[in-house]
Amino acid sequence: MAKKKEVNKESEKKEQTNQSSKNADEEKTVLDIEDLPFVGPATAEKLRDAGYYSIEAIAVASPSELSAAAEIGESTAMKIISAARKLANVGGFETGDVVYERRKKVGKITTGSNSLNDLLGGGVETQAITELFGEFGSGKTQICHQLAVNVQLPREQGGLNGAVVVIDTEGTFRPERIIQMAEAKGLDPDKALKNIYVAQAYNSNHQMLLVDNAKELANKLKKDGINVRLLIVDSLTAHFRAEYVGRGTLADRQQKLNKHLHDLLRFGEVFNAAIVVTNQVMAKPDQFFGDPTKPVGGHIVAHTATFRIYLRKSKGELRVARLIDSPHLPESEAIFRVTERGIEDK
Ligand SMILES: Nc1ncnc2c1ncn2[C@@H]1O[C@H](COP(=O)(O)OP(=O)(O)OP(=O)(O)O)[C@@H](O)[C@H]1O
Repeated sequence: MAKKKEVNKESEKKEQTNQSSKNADEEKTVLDIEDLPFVGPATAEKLRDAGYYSIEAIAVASPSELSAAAEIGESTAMKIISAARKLANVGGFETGDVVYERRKKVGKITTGSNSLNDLLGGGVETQAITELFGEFGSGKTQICHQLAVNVQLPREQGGLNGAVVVIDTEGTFRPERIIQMAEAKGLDPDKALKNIYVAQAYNSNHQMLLVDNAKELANKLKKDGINVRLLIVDSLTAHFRAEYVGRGTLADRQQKLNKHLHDLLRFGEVFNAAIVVTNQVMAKPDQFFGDPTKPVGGHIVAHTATFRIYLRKSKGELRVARLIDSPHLPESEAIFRVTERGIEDK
């Protein structure tokens, strides 16, 4: 009798283990690069070292790039890439109606300033990258904080009822500032802080990895009915700029930055989230005409970002935002204020 009980217990335990591994499988909506054929732990490590953190990143790589990064033959690299393409469903075509359906879902987050919203065609868009670039103190981080609060507002107040992921590379995230801004908007500051998921990126590779982690987090939150509708990277370029010094490393830096931006854009499309990145300007002493400042990352960031806002300081609290090379909005300027309450109209 006692033995029978034991057997029953044993089979119960087995059942439980089966159940939990089943649950784990069900929960695994984000695949690791190890899930690809020919990618064992050693190859996976080399790929990650080279910045290939996700199946999507491998899917868009060229065989020669991947073969050099993982020290494998080009034919193996090709097999890995084609498996990644199947899993990631990239490189495939979508019919116009599918694109149209996705475009119809584009949401807009208010910046807090009507004139800045108008400049952006109504607010910061989801499924797009908005780049804020400008000099020190021009208001980039302040706008990021304000958007992290505003995205939580109901739609009728210019929000998307959403949660936020912040990738903070320079330790500039200030919960105290969120509290101030949330109170000014009539939000419960505790709840507002609980809706913001912040991670510090210690270097550029870690920063890239955090986009994958953000995907996992967003998938988990989605199951609890919480939608991440904004992802902030403040600053997009600081680590890349510090780590890749000198002309010889420029191509490598641009390649990684390109991959990073595409991962971000993909996040925006998958979760219908707005992507907001900041970029510091770099003085170019050899330039005598025009604006003597240029955003780091050059044309790579310029071509991937959908909206580029150049910010500059004006008198006191006033800031000027200029929309640069937008495909469908006129290049114009907006004036706003940074006050204790946050971003406001002049
Ligand atoms: N609590 C506050 N009340 C009023 N104004 C504030 C407050 N906090 C910050 N500011 C304004 O915002 C400015 C800082 O802007 P911000 O941190 O966004 O700069 P940034 O463009 O991100 O610069 P950096 O490149 O150094 O990160 C301050 O100089 C101040 O004018």
